[in-house]
Amino acid sequence: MASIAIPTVDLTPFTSPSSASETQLQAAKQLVQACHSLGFVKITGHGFTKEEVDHAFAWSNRLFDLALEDKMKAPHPAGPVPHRGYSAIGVEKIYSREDVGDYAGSEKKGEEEERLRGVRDYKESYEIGSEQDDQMPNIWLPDDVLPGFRSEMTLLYERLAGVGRMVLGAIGVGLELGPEEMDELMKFSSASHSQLRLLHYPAIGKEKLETELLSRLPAHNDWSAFTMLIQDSNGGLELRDPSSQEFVRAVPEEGALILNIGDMLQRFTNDYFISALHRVSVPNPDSVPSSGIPARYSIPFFVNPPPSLDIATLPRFVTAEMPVKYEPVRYEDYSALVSKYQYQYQGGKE
Ligand SMILES: O=C(O)CCC(=O)C(=O)O
Ligand SMILES: [Fe+2]
Repeated sequence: MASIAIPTVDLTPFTSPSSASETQLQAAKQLVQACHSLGFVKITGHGFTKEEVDHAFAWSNRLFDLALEDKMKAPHPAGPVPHRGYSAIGVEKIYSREDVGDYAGSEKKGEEEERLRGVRDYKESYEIGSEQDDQMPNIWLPDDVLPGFRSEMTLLYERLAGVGRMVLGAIGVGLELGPEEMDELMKFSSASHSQLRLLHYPAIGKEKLETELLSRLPAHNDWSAFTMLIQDSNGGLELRDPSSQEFVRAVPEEGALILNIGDMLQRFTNDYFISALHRVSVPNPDSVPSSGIPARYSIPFFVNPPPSLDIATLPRFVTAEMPVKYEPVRYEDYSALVSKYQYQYQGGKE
């Protein structure tokens, strides 16, 4: 599989106080260009330090190292809502909207699901929202199970929400929005409705790879405004290159956060920005050394609008050549519709 040079954009002009607006504009335009051509970009100069990355992964390790019965003291409820708490291995659906989309409503849909049912989800995750989100309150472990986890995750959420606002502002600068348009754009980053996700894809031995059908994360689009991903050095994330339609590797780069555009900014910009399809795949066993594949840890932060926001396309992106493609949609309606593709439903009901 090919690797693609995902552009790296240095946002230092937005994080160091003395930067001239000229240098800000230059960096912001590079950012916008990458969101336009690929929907994926690596950002550096974001201010989230290596120490902070290591600290976040250390907490993620502590969490996933707990015994299953302890992790199950903060269970993600069956079904996609609320999107909070711990999901054990095997809980998420292994097919995505992309897999069944073409067959929705037809008999083929059943067949396709049946085929995919032989595949087993092989990851665990923990979802965290804002402590200020009354609609979707957090589900925490009892404090004695992992003392400090709640306060550390709350700090991490707030820290990444701040980075997200800075990045969104930079996108607005790069698009050269006027003040009112900038206000509209900034609504896409709600301090209390974004989401932090800790992910652990366990190591897989070669024999297991040869004998079982396992899935890490099926191809999907994020339904955020955009997502910022902290990933370890083991790799595994792939995105579909919009020009070749081939999946290509997003090779990890130390210090860089991966930013990918979600459906909300794609709609806002009338497809000027691309919500890129991405996945974490399991390699063909023949290409894997006898030691198998190592564990992967990643931490996506989904920058989301508030649930009540009507997501409408900004008029500047609608022209005679590019008529409006999307009807306005309330964010909570959209996310409810797409998130149902994510979880297995208990008791066979759907
Ligand atoms: O683990 C990764 O690298 C990707 C995570 C992701 O795409 C998601 O959680 O939406
Ligand atoms: Fe994603």
